[in-house]
Amino acid sequence: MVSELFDEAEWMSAPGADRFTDITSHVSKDGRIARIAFDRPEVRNAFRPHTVDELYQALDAARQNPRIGVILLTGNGPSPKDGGWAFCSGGDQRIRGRDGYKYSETDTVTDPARAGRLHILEVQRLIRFMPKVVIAVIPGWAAGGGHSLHVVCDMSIASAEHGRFKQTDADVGSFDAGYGSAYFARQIGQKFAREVFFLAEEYSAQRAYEMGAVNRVVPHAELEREAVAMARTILTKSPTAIRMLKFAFNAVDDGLVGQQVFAGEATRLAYGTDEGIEGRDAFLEKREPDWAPYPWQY
Ligand SMILES: CC(C)(COP(=O)(O)OP(=O)(O)OC[C@H]1O[C@@H](n2cnc3c(N)ncnc32)[C@H](O)[C@@H]1OP(=O)(O)O)[C@@H](O)C(=O)NCCC(=O)NCCSC(=O)CCC(=O)c1ccccc1C(=O)O
Repeated sequence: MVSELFDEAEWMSAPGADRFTDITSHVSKDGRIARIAFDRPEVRNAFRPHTVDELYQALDAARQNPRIGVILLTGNGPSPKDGGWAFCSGGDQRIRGRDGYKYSETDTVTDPARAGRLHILEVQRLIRFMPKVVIAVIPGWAAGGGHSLHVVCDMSIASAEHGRFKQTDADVGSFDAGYGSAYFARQIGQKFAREVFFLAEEYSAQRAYEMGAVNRVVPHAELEREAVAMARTILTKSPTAIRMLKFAFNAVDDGLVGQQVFAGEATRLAYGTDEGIEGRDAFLEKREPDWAPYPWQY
């Protein structure tokens, strides 16, 4: 069993997913939606460097699959130890070293540059800059770096019964000073965001909804079905419109990188116009471009 909420009828294994140990990766049978899940329920889906490597690979494969428009990021469960549910509880504290997280307690790492890792931030950027919608599907705890991951996802849907949130970074001497905190404050406001980080108190899915931190709270048994329904609604929209909207929402908070990402997509659209093609053809044909058919629109 992948997870108690996993619907066998909906999903097939993603290409190459059988090599993963810390996550599962599936594609909907029509090939349009990806479901990527943390698969360490016995530690509330905490991630170690190996988990992050796999997560990056699975997300990047979904990014590069032209049929996929929406990615569901979730956590498998429940825990075989105590029945607890989790989306993700952040970095695995058992293998945290002075320079980051270690590949394994017994690893003799030969490349010191690879010894300590904080590359969950690379996953955050992949989610942020991917031209597709990523939905955090939260069946239980979202804590520490797991809380940050849901923050960076485009939308979040949480289990009414088991969805629980806690930003423990400051309890364990960590701080996501980027999207996890500063962007979170953009989402829910400075006072609430500071409360979540400074007090590090548990809060419910309903409270998260009231603060504007999650989009929907649904009965636990319905969680993945509702998430798939949201994905299917998004898939009825224009891929270009969704892509441009995502990057427009991002741009205001992402500085020149946000502008660059948006501008890249604008350039792609310009290349598709007759006017853009005239520029290319004129160069290749060693002649002056004829812009006459293209007015200075206002
Ligand atoms: C999540 C809890 C609140 C759940 O509490 P509860 O339901 O009572 O369950 P427990 O009994 O505590 O846990 C069950 C079992 O799981 C183990 N476990 C849980 N979380 C972790 C973890 N993160 N690492 C290792 N092990 C974990 C727990 O020990 C139990 O094991 P047993 O053997 O059965 O006893 C609660 O579990 C909790 O508070 N967990 C810790 C949350 C946490 O502090 N996470 C780390 C925050 S720091 C971080 O994530 C940094 C990540 C990062 O790389 C980063 C770095 C720099 C900038 C940004 C980031 C970023 O945030 O992304």
